[in-house]
Amino acid sequence: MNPLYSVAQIRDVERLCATALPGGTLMERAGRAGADTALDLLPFATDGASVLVLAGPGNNGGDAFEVAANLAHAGAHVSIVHLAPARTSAPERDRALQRAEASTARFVDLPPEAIAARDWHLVVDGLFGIGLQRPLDGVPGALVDAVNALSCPILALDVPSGLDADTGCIVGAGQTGNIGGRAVRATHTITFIGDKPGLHTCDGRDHAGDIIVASLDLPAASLPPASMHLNDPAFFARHARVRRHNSHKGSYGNVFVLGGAPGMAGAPVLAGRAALQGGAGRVYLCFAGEPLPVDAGQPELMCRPARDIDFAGGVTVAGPGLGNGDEAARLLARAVASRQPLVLDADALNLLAADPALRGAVASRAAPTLATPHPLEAARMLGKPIDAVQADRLAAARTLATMLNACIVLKGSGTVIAAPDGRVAINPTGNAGLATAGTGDVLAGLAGALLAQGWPGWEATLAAVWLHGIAADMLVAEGTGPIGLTASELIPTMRVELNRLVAQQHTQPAAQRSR
Ligand SMILES: NC(=O)C1=CN([C@@H]2O[C@H](COP(=O)(O)OP(=O)(O)OC[C@H]3O[C@@H](n4cnc5c(N)ncnc54)[C@H](OP(=O)(O)O)[C@@H]3O)[C@@H](O)[C@H]2O)[C@H](O)CC1
Ligand SMILES: [K+]
Repeated sequence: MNPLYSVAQIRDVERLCATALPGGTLMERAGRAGADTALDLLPFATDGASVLVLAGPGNNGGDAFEVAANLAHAGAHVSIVHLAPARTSAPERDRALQRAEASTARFVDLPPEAIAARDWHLVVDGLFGIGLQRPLDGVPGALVDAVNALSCPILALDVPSGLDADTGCIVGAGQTGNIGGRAVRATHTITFIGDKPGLHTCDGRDHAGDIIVASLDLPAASLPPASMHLNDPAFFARHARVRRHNSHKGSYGNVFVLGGAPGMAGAPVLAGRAALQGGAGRVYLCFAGEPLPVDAGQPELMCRPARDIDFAGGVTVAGPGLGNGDEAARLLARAVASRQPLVLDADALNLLAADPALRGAVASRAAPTLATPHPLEAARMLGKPIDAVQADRLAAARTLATMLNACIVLKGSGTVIAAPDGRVAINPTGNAGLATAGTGDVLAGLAGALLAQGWPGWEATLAAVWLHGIAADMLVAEGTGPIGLTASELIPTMRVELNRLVAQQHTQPAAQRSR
C-alpha cells in the first residue's frame, strides 16, 4: 500500500532489469507510459497540439526522446530541445535518440527567452531525473525558469528536474552558501518503477503536482520490501471502532494537558478541546501557572494546577504553552516518569533539547511516546541548524525516533512520521492553511485523545496526522482557507472525519475492513 522507494533502491531495480530484460526495455516502457499520460493532458485533437520536450544529457533525456517519438506518431507537433551529453551516453539513450530523430518531432535550438514566446499545449520535462547531482544553473537553469513562467500543463518525467528524489529539496537551495538551485514546478509527474519520498515532502509537493506511478510492468516481486510508505487510513482505520452502548467516560480515558505557563493559556485550551472532541473521556488542563477558572468555550474541560496532578492517571500531552522554567522542567519530568502514553510537543521539546538526562528518561520509557516537533524544535534536539533538518527530513525524523525511542512527527509540507523500529511514513494530507498559530497544539491534543482511547502508538500517530491534515483539506475545499484558516476550526472537522472513519469501518463487511 503506497510504498516509497529511495534512489538507491530504484538503482538496484534498474541494475537487475538491465540483466533480465533486453537493453532499453524500461526506457521504451517509460516512453509509452509518459506519452499516454501526456496524451491525457492534450486537447482531444492531438494533431493540432504543440508540445515542447526538454531532453537532458542522461537517461531522463532518453525517456524524453521516447515520449517525443510516441507523441509525434500520435500526431502532435513536437519540438525537442536537446541538452547533448558532455560524454558518450548510454546505448538505450542513443537508441531513443534515433527513434526521435526518425519521427516527425523536430529538434529545435530554442533559447529560453524564445520558449515563452510560443503557445505550447504541454511541456514534457525530461532534463534530469534521479541522476541529478548538481544545482541547475547555466542553460539548464534558464530552461527551468522559462518553463516555470509558462501557464500550460508541465509533465515531469520521473522527477521534476532540479528536485532531489530522496529528500524533496531543490538541489542547491537552502544549503549554506545557497547557490540558488531551482526546480521545474510541474503540474503532473509520472514517476517510474516506484513512488519516491522526495515527491511528497519538503519542496516536493510544490513541484511534483499530480503524481502518477508507472510500474513499467515490473512484477511487484522485483521491488524490495519498502520501509517507507505514504500515510493512509488502511494502516490505522481498524482502530476507529464503533462505541458500545454500554460504556462510560472512563471507557475512553483521561488526558492531562500539561502547559499553560502565565500568559500562555490558549495553547492548552486548544490542545484540550482537540482531545475532548477527539473522543477522550475526561480532559484536564493542568496549568503550570495560575489555572483558568473555566474554559468558557468548552466548559467540559477541567482546569487544575499542574502541581496537583498525578500523571499516572492518564495520557499526558506535555508542552502547549508550558514555558521553559525550572518548574516547567520539574512538571515535565513527572509526566515523563509516568508509565502512561505521552505526547511531547512545543516547550516540552525545547526542555528536552536542553536536558540530556531528561532525553534519556524519555528514551527509557516503555509506554508509547510521541513527539511532534516542527523543524526548528527538531533542529534544537538534534543540535543542528534548521537547514540541515530540512535538507533531509527523513533522516532527521529517523534520528530523533532512535534518540527518543518515540514516534516522531516532523511537521511541515509532507509531514514525516518515523518509528523507533525504522518505519517511515510521509503524510499526504494537509495544506498551507496549517501554517498558523495553534495547529500544533490541536494535533498534539488529538494524538493524546487517540492514545487515551487505547490506540497503539504508531497507529495513533498516523491517524492524528492524517485527520489533522484531512480536516484542513476539507475546510479549504469548502472555502475556509488556506488563508485565515484557524486552529480552532480544525477541531470539529477532525471530529467529523474521525467519525467518518468509524462509519466506514462499520459499514464495510468485516472481511474487507483494514487490517
Ligand atoms: N537506467 C535505466 O534503466 C532507466 C532510467 N530511467 C530514467 O533515467 C533517469 C536516470 O538517468 P541518469 O542518466 O542516471 O540521470 P539523469 O538523466 O537524471 O541525469 C544525469 C546526467 O545529468 C548530468 N547532470 C547532473 N546534474 C547536472 C547539472 N546540474 N547540470 C548539467 N548536467 C547535469 C549528469 O552528468 P554528471 O557529470 O553529473 O555525471 C548525467 O549526465 C531516471 O530518472 C529515469 O528518468 C528510466 O525511466 C527507467 C530505466
Ligand atoms: K525530469
